Amino acid sequence: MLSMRAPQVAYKIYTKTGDKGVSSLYSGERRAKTDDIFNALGTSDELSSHIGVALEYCASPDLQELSNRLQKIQCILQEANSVIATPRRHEEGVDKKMEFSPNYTVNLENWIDEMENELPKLTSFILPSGGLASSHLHVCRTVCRRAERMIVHLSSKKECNSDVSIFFNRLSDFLFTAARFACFKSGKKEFIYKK
Ligand SMILES: Nc1ncnc2c1ncn2[C@@H]1O[C@H](COP(=O)(O)OP(=O)(O)OP(=O)(O)O)[C@@H](O)[C@H]1O
Repeated sequence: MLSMRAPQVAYKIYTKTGDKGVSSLYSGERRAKTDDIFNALGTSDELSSHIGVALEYCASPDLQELSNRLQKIQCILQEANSVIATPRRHEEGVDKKMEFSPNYTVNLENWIDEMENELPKLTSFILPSGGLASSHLHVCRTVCRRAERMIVHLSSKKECNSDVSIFFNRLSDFLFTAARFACFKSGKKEFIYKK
């Protein structure tokens, strides 16, 4: 039993129920682990894990607020996962907490604007670079975009709330800006594209 459900009682991590390549959605429905929903869930989980690594590189006092925001994003990803694991057509009978607030996206936009106010204007293409914190935030950005592609696919099949795909779209912009911010605050240099 991994991150999807908080344990209520003592439990074993290996229930063995997934050994045949099938697992449970939040709605209780069982599907093959190759299903698009598990691909999206696994990618969102991978993103949160990369954010965990990035956090280790963001330990300086100048990056404290960014760290707090990244931790909040890890919690929001848990909520997004619950929504992804509840395909829309199975929502009847599932409690209201499956809704995903568009305010999470508005918060990201405010955080992006705040960081951009402190950053030098972008005049060329930058390459993933700028120190460990920055480079790893670029890794987070690219994994986020992969998750977004999978969630957009679910939305196009009406299996996922579009507020979730919009959040992932904005999250990649946040992570791009956060990477530049971490580089700037760490006194590092971002490499720019040269022909
Ligand atoms: N390979 C996977 N990739 C993405 N999501 C998964 C994967 N396997 C399971 N999940 C999701 O994560 C939840 C928790 O994972 P868990 O490992 O407990 O599932 P399982 O493989 O079905 O069970 P067990 O490991 O006990 O046999 C599952 O209920 C399912 O929603």
